[in-house]
Amino acid sequence: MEYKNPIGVNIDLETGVIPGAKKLVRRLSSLKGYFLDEEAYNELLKDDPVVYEVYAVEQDEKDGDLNFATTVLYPGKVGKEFFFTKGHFHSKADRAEIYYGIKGKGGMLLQTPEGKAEWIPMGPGTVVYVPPYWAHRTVNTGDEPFIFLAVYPADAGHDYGSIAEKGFSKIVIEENGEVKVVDNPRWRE
Ligand SMILES: O=P(O)(O)OC[C@H]1O[C@H](O)[C@H](O)[C@@H](O)[C@@H]1O
Ligand SMILES: [Fe+2]
Repeated sequence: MEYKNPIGVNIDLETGVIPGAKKLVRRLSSLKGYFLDEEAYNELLKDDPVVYEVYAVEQDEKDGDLNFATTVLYPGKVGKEFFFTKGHFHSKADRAEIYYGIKGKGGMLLQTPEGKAEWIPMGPGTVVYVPPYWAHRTVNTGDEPFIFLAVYPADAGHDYGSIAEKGFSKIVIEENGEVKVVDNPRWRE
């Protein structure tokens, strides 16, 4: 039997960086079609800001193993809609996930394959259990980076397809200075 070596790393709680992790950068241009307000999207695209960064420590896609990753989701809006991560189902749809809030303010949109959505507010110390079969997207509703850790089965995979096409049935917007979770006018099943 060959054993893997254990890993111990310190997350920088101010920046979200995991030393030695694989870094992924998602700019606004990689989120084409995701936001409702196309005019606001195209205007902001001139600067193509970084919307989020992911620092991932991933294993081979084996049953029973675990990955972990931090996400640094920057503050910002496209029109009224707060910056968010793409959001995904797991390719192995029955794989669950745990999120842990580190810094900043935001929340998670979750959704069943039938389109039933839930919103869970998140801040430092919040644990969110993402049950099997639920799609999940995080949203930054604050004015500083929203940083969190996620732990997920190594064989879960990312299925972006249906969210990229249809989005979530709810959107998270700012209206009269308040955070509101409202029906997505473009949602259709
Ligand atoms: O993959 P996205 O929906 O864009 O979300 C960004 C990332 O958020 C978390 O870090 C998850 O653990 C990652 O699996 C995911 O890739
Ligand atoms: Fe996930």
